[in-house]
Amino acid sequence: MTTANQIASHLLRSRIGKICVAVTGATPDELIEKATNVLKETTFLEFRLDYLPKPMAALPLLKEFLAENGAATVIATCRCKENGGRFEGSNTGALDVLLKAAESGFQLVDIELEAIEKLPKTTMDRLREAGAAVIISHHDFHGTKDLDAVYNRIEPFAPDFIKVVPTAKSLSDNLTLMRFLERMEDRSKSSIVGICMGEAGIISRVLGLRAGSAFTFAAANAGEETAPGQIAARTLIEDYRIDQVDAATKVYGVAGNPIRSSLSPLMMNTAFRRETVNAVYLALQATKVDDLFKLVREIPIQGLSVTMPLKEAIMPLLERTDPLSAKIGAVNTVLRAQDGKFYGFNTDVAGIVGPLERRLSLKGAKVLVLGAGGAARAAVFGCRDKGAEVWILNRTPETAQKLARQAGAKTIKRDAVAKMGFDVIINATPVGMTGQKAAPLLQPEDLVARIVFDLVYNPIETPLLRLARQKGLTAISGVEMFVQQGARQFEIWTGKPAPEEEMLRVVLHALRQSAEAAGETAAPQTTATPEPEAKATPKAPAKVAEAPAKAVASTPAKTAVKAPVKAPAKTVAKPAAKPAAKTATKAKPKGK
Ligand SMILES: O=C1C[C@@](O)(C(=O)O)C[C@@H](O)[C@@H]1O
Repeated sequence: MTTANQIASHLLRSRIGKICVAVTGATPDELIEKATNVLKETTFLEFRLDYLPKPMAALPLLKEFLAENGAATVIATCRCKENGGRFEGSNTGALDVLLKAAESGFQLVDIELEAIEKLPKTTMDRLREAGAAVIISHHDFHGTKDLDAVYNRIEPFAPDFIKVVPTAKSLSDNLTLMRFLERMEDRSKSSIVGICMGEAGIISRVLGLRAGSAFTFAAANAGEETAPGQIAARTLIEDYRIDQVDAATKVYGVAGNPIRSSLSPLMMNTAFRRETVNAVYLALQATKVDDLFKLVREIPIQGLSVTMPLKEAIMPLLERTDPLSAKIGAVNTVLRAQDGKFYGFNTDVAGIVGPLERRLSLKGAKVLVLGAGGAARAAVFGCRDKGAEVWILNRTPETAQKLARQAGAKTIKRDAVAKMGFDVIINATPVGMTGQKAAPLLQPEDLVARIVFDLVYNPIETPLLRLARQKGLTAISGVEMFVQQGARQFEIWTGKPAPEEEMLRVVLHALRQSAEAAGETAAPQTTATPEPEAKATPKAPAKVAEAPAKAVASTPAKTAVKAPVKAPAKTVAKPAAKPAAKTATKAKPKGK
């Protein structure tokens, strides 16, 4: 590299940000329009020229755009089909586009290793002479293999940036990538960029920077991803607070499969931000607990929300669990205590029992639980634990009978429901969930109860809740359970009261937005789900479903719940109370 090149490269490195937003368009105008929007928030972009049908023809227009937007730093990428891109032409054709792009003012060009290996030896010099810094990339769409071998193939070209992008098939693949980044950070003359594609690779998109990646990639908007697992720029910045993730940042996550659509990262990152806890919460796509625990031990991860299909399978890996979780046979919360041991809790129970106890005393109450799966188990054991009489109605009676025996509950047939009458009916089946076609277990005339609690939270107002409201019953949305179980997790991990109002607000907003995007009508504001009132005191329990006036009036206003899960005598009492308080991080996010 010449001295002039070195200076240029140095200047460039000081110009680029931590997040490069990949922008696509089916026409040059669309590309420019999207880029103009992105530029309002960040100045480092990648133009995926290979998404344009005629990239060469678009360059005069893009040159004008670059001249008009001097603050922008833009990578030109024109990846051939054979290398995972969309450019229909040859490697030579793609190179011609990149050369022209460099002459048109793009500060960086991205060329695939497979392409440059096939092109003439003069290619690097030609690109540099055209005025651009060079990124040599390697993408593996199938897995994470020998990254050092990839590095060794790229290094002799001495590019400005070496970019290694494998696919995470497991969570452990992220470790392979991050260890590689850490090793190379000091050793390499080129700057290194590393990301794992795929749903399981999300963690690398946030923690890769901390491991030494020069920057990371993000999508301009949700739905405009240029690679599997890519996260929208705004989400990376606002929810994950990627600019503030440093060595002291504690890592938490939600583990399970599927995990992409979980609202937990949004809700929990919001809580961490609100309470200025230096922590980040990630989606961990995992189907095997061994894979999950390898990551948890090595990152290390301080706490987990556990979801399907891992709630039961995770139990043998935990040092201790509280007795209720043990009875239920499932945990949804893991705390890594200061001694490095893992403790399990089930805050699903608190998420069900808490909202109910705000509206009635469960002692002696008659509760009907629909379903006999994981959520039903939490409902049945939770209500029994509070002294309720519980009946179970399930499509498969055998499962209901088994659960009834274990929990000291009874089973009931559909035709006996209306005659019996209940204080509470809890739906713990997926019926009513967006995309679910199964028929309801109860008919409208069976809804003889004071309170109906639907554990389904998407949509916010399920057909069951609508019916309950029409009948003048108190309706509780699953959103309340979702927020409450998360709030209790937050408290277990940090020892601080959870910002429930804020958590509820972002979850409702996200649900309404996705309902709108799907073209559904959002839940009616007046009767169903008022925004949590801004005037409500922060300590008041967060309300989702407005109960009829009478019921609300008789609801005792409680302050934020302090003791999230009942501490079992000899087991969790110590670790839960102590580490939870101790793990409350004092570190403030950078820049505050
Ligand atoms: O190489 C990369 C990284 C990427 O594949 C990603 O995984 O975000 C997205 C591509 O647009 C970019 O060229």
